[in-house]
Amino acid sequence: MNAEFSFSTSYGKLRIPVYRVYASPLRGVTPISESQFVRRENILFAYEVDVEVLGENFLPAYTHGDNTNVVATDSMKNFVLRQALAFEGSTLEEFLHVLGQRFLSTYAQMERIRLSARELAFAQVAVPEQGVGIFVESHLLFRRSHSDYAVAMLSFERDQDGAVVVADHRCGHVGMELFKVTGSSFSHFVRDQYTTLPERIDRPLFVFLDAYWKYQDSATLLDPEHTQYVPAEQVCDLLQVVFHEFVSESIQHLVHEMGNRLLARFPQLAEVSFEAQNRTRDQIAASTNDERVKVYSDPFSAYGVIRLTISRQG
Ligand SMILES: O=c1[nH]c(=O)c2[nH]c(=O)[nH]c2[nH]1
Repeated sequence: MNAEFSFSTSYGKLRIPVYRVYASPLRGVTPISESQFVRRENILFAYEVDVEVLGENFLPAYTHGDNTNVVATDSMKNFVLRQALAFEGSTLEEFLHVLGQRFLSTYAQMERIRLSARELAFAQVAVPEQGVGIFVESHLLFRRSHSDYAVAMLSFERDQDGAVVVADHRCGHVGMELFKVTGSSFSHFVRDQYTTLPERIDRPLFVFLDAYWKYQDSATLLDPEHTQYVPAEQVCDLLQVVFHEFVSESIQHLVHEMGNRLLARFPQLAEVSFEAQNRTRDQIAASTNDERVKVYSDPFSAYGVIRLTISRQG
């Protein structure tokens, strides 16, 4: 090997689609006042999983074409799908935990592994209950939704005794697109020769929002009782309630309030973070009869981005 260079490698399989039907329902979560969510049926448990294997043991494959230690990424895909059939848990993070534990205990040459996944979101279709005239959620038919979805990442390594441990984790919900028609402002910002943006005491605030959270202890995240599990549905509902209630001075102000409310509601979380895109539309016309009635259209295609991470001290 060339002594002048150091190497860092990873390899794996991305976007392994997993459609498991009749997984265990998620029960036992603690209700919160901002959300109606209390359980997830998991009749269709659908996710797309990324496997990334890290460590030095695969270097000979790069430097000498020596594949003796290489687990084919095709085998990784099969491994994930087989584990999906055997999976007895009910959350995405539990699924990634089982996968991480099993990968590292099956393949000694894997030093570390990072597993990420995205929800393939499906909603239960509303169908009329026979003869009653009220609608209920179908337990058979699901409609694919291409809007916001849950994500998770868990990484694993071995401790001194060789036991597989969770090294890092991050949960999230991404792709929310929220439009608040009134009750947001952006004013008193720097005005100089580059400023064309008018002061807005009331603007129609349209944000694309990604939210992420970490637990103080990954054991809480993975506790099979789920009493301290933070479902992405509750996080979304809470964020929506904050957006609905809070009259913000900016997106910075809004995400700060969202972060504070999340950390207050869920003491089991250590950190929350946001990426918000400003997609506010330009006002084109306003009614002279009713001051609430206005027309907006697309703005200049560039958009502002606001990021925030809030961590508990100590
Ligand atoms: O909420 C906002 N924050 C900004 O920093 C900003 N900058 C801008 O042009 N519009 C907005 N809106």
